[in-house]
This record gives sequence, structure tokens and C-alpha cells, in this order.
Amino acid sequence: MTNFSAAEARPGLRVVPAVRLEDVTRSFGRGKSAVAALRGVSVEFPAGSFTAIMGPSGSGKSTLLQCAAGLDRPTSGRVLLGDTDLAGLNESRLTRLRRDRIGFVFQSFNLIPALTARQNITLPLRLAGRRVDRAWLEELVERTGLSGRVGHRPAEMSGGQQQRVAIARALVTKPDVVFGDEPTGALDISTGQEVLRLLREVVDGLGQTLVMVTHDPVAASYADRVLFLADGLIVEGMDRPTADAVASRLTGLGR
Ligand SMILES: Nc1ncnc2c1ncn2[C@@H]1O[C@H](COP(=O)(O)OP(=O)(O)OP(=O)(O)O)[C@@H](O)[C@H]1O
Repeated sequence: MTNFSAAEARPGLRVVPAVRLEDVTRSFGRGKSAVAALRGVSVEFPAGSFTAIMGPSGSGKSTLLQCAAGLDRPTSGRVLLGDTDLAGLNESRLTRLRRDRIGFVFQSFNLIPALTARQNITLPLRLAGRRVDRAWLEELVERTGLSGRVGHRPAEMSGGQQQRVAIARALVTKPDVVFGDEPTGALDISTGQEVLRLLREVVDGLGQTLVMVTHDPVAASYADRVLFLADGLIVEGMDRPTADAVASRLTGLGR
């Protein structure tokens, strides 16, 4: 079992990572047709860090993200969000934890077409029965470059603007961690890079923790660290990645 742990803490200081997976396995099916999607993954995502997860198709990236985000339950092993062990939560508490403490950004934006940008951004708060912090909303709108657009509906916005709305929505609850599943996959190169710069700024400027699955070495180069998955295991970690180094490592894994 390979352990990819956070940077060494000062002696005596216990640094709780935002998310931790301990020897997580996830199998689908039984008997001869069983598939081991994750085969013993241990990893920590330090608070305030930006991690990209890469690997060949079928290596377990989506399964890892789903288990880490409490959308799927491991077959064995533990997932902790801060100090909370997700295995101890029933479905309704898990749903609440996802709503209140985790943000999601998807390839396809997943905005509600009938709602304005502002209404989409504040939807997680409304669902939780929490009041909208006006100052925080203003800051998010400003940081995501959406000033002047908040009254628009998704159909009236470009793909990049829609993804920025989705990012603001993911941040509005001040979650412990934001998970991204190919957040730039549906965008052209230059719009994708604008979104990646915004994600980087969300980590550097707001101290947010970000974990992103991507197939794109350029996208991965915006992260602090890249984890490479192969056949259900993390086989390598790369700090301060460059797009070229990531691309050549992926070629070695048979992408
Ligand atoms: N619900 C499921 N039922 C059966 N097998 C599954 C299920 N979900 C995933 N798998 C299998 O688990 C393995 C890992 O799948 P996963 O989707 O996590 O890979 P991935 O790295 O995200 O792939 P891709 O890059 O193609 O999206 C694959 O062999 C896949 O077929």
C-alpha cells in the first residue's frame, strides 16, 4: 500500500487534512465478473491544496472521486472529511454533509436553466435553509468575474460564464473541499484556461481545497500535485507539475 501523505507537520501540531482515504477498495459485481475499481488507495488532500487526479481510462479516477465525495461507499477502508468518518453516516446525514460541506463542479455545468445566475449560485443555501451572506455573495460574484451577469439565465451565457457560475455555486457554502470532474472538458482551450486560472485563484486567494479529475495535462499543470492512478492504485505523485512532465508520465502509463 503506497501512502501519499501531507507535507510533514511541525512536531506536536496535528494537521487534519481536508479529506483522507485509508486503504479504500471499491469492487463492482461478484464472482468471475467482479471488477476491482480501487484496490487499496490511501491518500490525504491537505487543506488549501489543489490536486489533479489522472490516469488511463478505467483506472478508477471517477470511482475515487465518488468515494471521496460521499457519492459512493467504499467496499472496504475509510473516508474522512476532516474528522468525520463518512461510513458512520446514514444516507440522509450523508446527503446533508455533501450539501453543506462539499462543493461540486462538473464538466456539463449542471445549472438550472430556469434560474438566473444569482439564483443558481445561492441554490445550495436555499436548499439548506441558510440565509445568504450578501458580502460573501458579492465577493464570489466579483472573484468569478460575473458582475453585471447575475440576472442572466444559463442560456444567455457562454460556456465559460456558466462554468464560473457553477464554481461560485460550489463555493457559496464555504465547503471543506471542492471536487471537479473534468471541469474544463466542455470548454475551448482559452476559455478552459480562464477557468483554470480562476480555480487556481480560488485555492491561492480563498484557501479552498480542490480535487480535480482531468485527462488534460495542461489542466493538471495548474495543480500543486498530480496523482496518477493505474488499475485502481495510485502509482505516483508529482509535485509542481508541468504539462510536459505530466504528458510524458501519462504516456508511460498507457493513457
Ligand atoms: N457502477 C459500476 N458497475 C460496474 N463497473 C464499474 C462501475 N463503475 C465503474 N466500474 C468499473 O470500474 C473501473 C474504474 O472505472 P472508473 O469510471 O472509476 O474509471 P475512470 O478512470 O474514471 O475512467 P474514465 O477516464 O474512462 O472516465 C472500470 O473498469 C469500470 O468499468
